[in-house]
Amino acid sequence: MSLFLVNRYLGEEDDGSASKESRSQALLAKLQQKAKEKQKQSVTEQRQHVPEEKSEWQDVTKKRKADKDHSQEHQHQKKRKSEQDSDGHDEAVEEKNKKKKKKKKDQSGGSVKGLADTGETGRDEQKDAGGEVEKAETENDTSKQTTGKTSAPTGFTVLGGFENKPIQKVHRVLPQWLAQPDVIHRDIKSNLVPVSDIPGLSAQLVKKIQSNGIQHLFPVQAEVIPAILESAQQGLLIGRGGYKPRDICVSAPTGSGKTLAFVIPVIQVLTERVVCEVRALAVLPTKELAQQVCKVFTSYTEGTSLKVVMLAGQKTFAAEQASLSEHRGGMRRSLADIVVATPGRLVDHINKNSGFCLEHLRFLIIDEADRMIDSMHQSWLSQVVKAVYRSGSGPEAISIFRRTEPAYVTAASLSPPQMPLQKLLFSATLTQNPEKLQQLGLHQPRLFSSIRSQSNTTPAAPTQKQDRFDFPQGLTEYYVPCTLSKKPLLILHFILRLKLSPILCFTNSRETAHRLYLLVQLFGGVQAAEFSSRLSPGERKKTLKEFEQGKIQLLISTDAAARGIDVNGVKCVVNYDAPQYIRTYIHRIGRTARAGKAGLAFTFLLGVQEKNFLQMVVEAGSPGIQKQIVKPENLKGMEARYEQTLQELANAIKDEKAK
Ligand SMILES: Nc1ncnc2c1ncn2[C@@H]1O[C@H](COP(=O)(O)OP(=O)(O)OP(=O)(O)O)[C@@H](O)[C@H]1O
Repeated sequence: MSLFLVNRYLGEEDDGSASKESRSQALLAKLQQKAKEKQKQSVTEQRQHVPEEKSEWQDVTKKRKADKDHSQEHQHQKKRKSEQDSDGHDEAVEEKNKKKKKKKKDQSGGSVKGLADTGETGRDEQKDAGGEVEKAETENDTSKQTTGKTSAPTGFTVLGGFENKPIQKVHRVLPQWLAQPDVIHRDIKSNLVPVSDIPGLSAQLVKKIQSNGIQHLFPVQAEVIPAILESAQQGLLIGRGGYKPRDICVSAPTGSGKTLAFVIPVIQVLTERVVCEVRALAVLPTKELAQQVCKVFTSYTEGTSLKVVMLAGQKTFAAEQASLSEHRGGMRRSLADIVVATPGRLVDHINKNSGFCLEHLRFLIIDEADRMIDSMHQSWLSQVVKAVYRSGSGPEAISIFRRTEPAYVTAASLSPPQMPLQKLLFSATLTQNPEKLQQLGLHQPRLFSSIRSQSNTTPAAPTQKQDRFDFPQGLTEYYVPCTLSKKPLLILHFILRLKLSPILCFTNSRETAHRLYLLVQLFGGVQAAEFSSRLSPGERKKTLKEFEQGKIQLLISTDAAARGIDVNGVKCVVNYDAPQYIRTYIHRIGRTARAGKAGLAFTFLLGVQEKNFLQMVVEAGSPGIQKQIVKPENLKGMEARYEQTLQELANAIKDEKAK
């Protein structure tokens, strides 16, 4: 029953269902409207063409229908009344109903009589004269029944009518910080900023950056580095003006240099520390990414006293424990300033390693933030926050190091000031869904984004069903229409004929990746490797290194390598299987065209996939995906060998299974 209808924005994932509901409502209304129109039309036609006798019958039938409606309503009222009686409802309403009932009774009395007079003959006549009318009536009745079902009273007094209004689409109204971000230039090449021009950057770090071969910073770095440095202007212990600094969210395309945007300022702030404690924690979704970020931190802390430790299960738990802290003379001593971790291993250390202390944490970096929000069910964030504010509960918590979980700001809560914990979020596909972002408990967040959102008062475009993202400038997207059986031939054609290697090729499952790998191996002439959870972490690391060194022409991977992996020199990405989600697509194709370079992305599409996939890509804000047709005659030369290879593949798979 729709006594109270609260239209609520359900986020992009739920959007579909909400619009589905309103669509079906709209469809129903449309059908009813159509039926009414048909009814009217045929009545008019009958008036014009049917002899007077028939017209009379029509009138009688119309009357009969009206009478039927009245008597239905009458029964309905009666039922409602008895329900009200038993429920002991408001007397005033009851009185009103009685009056209504009386009035209707008067009307229906006459009608019932009229109905009895019409007889069967009339009904037959009506059928002949206006089949259309009957049909329209039936449609109308059916829809009425359906409506009745959804809004049938269940013992409540229904105020107001039953008009079947379509549910209004609820437009997204973003909070100010999401709607009006600090804009980052999209074009990397024409917006480079000399390293020495970055405000607040120490001379020592400028030198370090330059010695690492970087003379200019990318737009995201030029915007975000000064912002983070500014928030720590007063040192580690308090924010600007004694207040907690604002959390920072960054949404910038793949390969735009987000890693250095947090590595550089965090290192600069931490170099001021006196005692070694864990003050920065970077959390990443996979081992490979943790390894990659750890490598960047290590290279920029070289020559300083800062220590970086990785907790990603690469080493044994005991080895990781030993690298985090040591006990001397009954005192715990931290051996890490910066920890780079995956959520699972991090939680293990919080719970099982008494030497792992997060009470001095100043920066919590959440890279691939949208993915990390999705893994929030692991409750890693709440465990980190609990570990950070652990010291605030003890009686000794009276110094500036005192930390209590942020709550209402009162004079008492601000005195003495406490060391802030600042969250730094990074992603190429950061969600704009405030409900999702809320899970992170952000403090007065500030967003840096290369996407200019619509104003917070203007509703999103009616066609916008999902978040829009920014695509790398140097990227050219293609889709290749194909059939399932031609896909392996196409990939061989890309390498052997079009010489597009090195190619990073994505499949939707590790089984497909393995089969394709075996097939390419059996076909011969291509240096191929696979990258999936079939391989051990050590093997995966080795494979990536060889791919980067150019020893592998075709790397066939699952989505294990889709996010964040930075492999230099990938010219071309091929979606052997079309990705199901736009975020997956953006991260996959973002393995090429990095750091302002050019790159190609091809997606093999089956006929049935084309429409939906192209719509998804266009709605996400793609600058344009072009059709690339590979003519069958171009594949002809390879077909015989391919057929033979397929047979060999069947045997190879049998052998594998037997083993
Ligand atoms: N200022 C710079 N000058 C030259 N190269 C840079 C600069 N900043 C970053 N790079 C290089 O650009 C590449 C991409 O950087 P990075 O991995 O940080 O991108 P990202 O934005 O994190 O991408 P993703 O969203 O895919 O994780 C890296 O190889 C990095 O070394």
